Amino acid sequence: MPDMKLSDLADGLADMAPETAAIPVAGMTADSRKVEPGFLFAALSGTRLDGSVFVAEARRKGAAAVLVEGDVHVADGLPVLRAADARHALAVMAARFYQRQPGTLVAVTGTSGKTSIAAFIRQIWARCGQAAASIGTTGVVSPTRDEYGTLTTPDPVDLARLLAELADEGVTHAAMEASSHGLTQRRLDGVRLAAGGFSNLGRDHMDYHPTVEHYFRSKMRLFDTLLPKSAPAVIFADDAFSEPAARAAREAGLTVHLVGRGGDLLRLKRLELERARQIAEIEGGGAIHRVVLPLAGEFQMSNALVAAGLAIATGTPVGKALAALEHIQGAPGRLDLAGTKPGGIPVFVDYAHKPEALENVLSSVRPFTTGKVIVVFGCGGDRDRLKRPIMGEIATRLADTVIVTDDNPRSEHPDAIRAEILAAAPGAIEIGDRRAAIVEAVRLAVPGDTVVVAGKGHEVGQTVGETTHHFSDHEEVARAISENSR
Ligand SMILES: CC(=O)N[C@H]1[C@@H](OP(=O)(O)OP(=O)(O)OC[C@H]2O[C@@H](n3ccc(=O)[nH]c3=O)[C@H](O)[C@@H]2O)O[C@H](CO)[C@@H](O)[C@@H]1O[C@H](C)C(=O)N[C@@H](C)C(=O)N[C@H](CCC(=O)O)C(=O)O
Ligand SMILES: Nc1ncnc2c1ncn2[C@@H]1O[C@H](COP(=O)(O)OP(=O)(O)OP(=O)(O)O)[C@@H](O)[C@H]1O
Ligand SMILES: N[C@H](CCC[C@H](N)C(=O)O)C(=O)O
Ligand SMILES: [Mg+2]
Repeated sequence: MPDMKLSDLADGLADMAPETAAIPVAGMTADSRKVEPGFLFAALSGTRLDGSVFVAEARRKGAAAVLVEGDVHVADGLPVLRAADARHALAVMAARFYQRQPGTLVAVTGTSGKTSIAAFIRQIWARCGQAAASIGTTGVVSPTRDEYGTLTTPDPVDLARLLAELADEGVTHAAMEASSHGLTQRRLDGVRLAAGGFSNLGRDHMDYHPTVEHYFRSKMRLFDTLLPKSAPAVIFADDAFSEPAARAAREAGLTVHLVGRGGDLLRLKRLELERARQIAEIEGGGAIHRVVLPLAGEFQMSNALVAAGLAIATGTPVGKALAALEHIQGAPGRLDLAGTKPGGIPVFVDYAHKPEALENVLSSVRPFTTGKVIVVFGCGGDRDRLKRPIMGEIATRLADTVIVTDDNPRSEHPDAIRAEILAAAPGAIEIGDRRAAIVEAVRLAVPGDTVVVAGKGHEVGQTVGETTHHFSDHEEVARAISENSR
């Protein structure tokens, strides 16, 4: 990467002295631990720390300049760039620095369904012959990559670098998840988006957002700030927040397309649910299409419609997009059939770690369960505490047997997390050890029953305190089934 001057990168974003403008930059980061010689260090004020205390460290490591917000004082003699919105400036500068991005980029937001929708759009494009990628909670998938990720929406510098790498690898189409953290923290501000999608809004991240309104407005940054005027916004039509989302998109001058039972671009006319697939009649492009979606759960049809809508809105013919749905694979750990106990008893692994998702997954398995629905779940530590009793109540109402266990306790005491769930889950069984809880759920299940292990989905670690040890619900389900088959 040839060095670029600060004046090229920061034009219109930050104020600086003329001698600072001429400084060449070798890279940039908001983390002093990642500074290399010639880097721009962005000293950002975060949720836990103030980045300006790391300026001295950045300087020692050879930083060429520092980016700050407003009139933040910098004592360490490094050339300074001052931006009104430093996170926005960093994201746009990173995009200018790395330059290339796949030509057709879409982002999807909403409380639930983002990972599934991004994975589905990638698969639709790929089936239509495009070199396609998806970026999100489960990582990065492209024709040449399948990399596990950590954040749903990566840090803006990592994201800009990744998009350039994908473009260099020949990826022309990419779908990414826009989390509310990502949108609030401006992680996507440098991404050149062609279209945006919205799935639904429920309760999530109430430890981060002060109100539901703040959470919703953060999501709407995708529509009112990031997408160019008249770009398509594909909105799921049947959610309580569909109308406010459509209004926000229209007010932002976007072209709104609705999908779902109340859709206009794609209208779901009829749906027949089976255990492992669903058969839909969908009106779109002036015709009725019969589509067999090879996934369980009506919510997956909702996700499939948003995905197909985004593919159509960015140029895929309606018939081809809908035909591609017949070959879709679910994202890992989303109502994922992890095993079948002898007697035909399905055991699903699902990523429901928030109220609406749990409600949704438990309702989804009920139609094909003639016996009991058995659910194993917990709640993560250091996250919204108020969702715990809400999820306890939902599990008790919608499942017949509830086993409350540990998720990722992080810095909290796991007994205390379980107690907060159990307060609203009378009759639930408490088994802290997640492995033992899964074994017990599988042991209890008899033909006609369905087991759902919720909350960790694709995750392959369990974080207790500061330590993350290997733990996979898929592996534990397989082990429990084999133990129970002996
Ligand atoms: C709460 C949150 O979102 N935090 C993210 C945020 O950190 P922050 O700005 O608040 O950081 P901070 O710890 O207060 O530190 C302030 C600044 O000092 C810098 N610093 C810190 C230490 C040091 O030694 N040197 C240094 O320079 C930090 O890099 C930061 O710029 O910005 C960082 C860089 O982008 C992220 O890594 C970090 O994600 C943390 C690890 C995290 O867990 N985030 C989760 C909650 C998250 O973002 N989740 C969403 C949604 C998930 C979903 O629903 O799917 C996601 O998109 O993944
Ligand atoms: N459209 C939907 N409506 C309601 N619940 C859904 C929907 N799609 C998925 N879910 C539930 O939410 C869980 C997570 O789905 P997915 O990973 O696709 O969403 P996400 O928005 O990326 O979530 P996260 O923010 O946790 O990464 C699923 O396992 C399922 O329980
Ligand atoms: N991106 C989400 C994932 C939560 C997954 C769940 N297993 C938990 O640990 O709470 C978060 O970090 O809040
Ligand atoms: Mg996700």
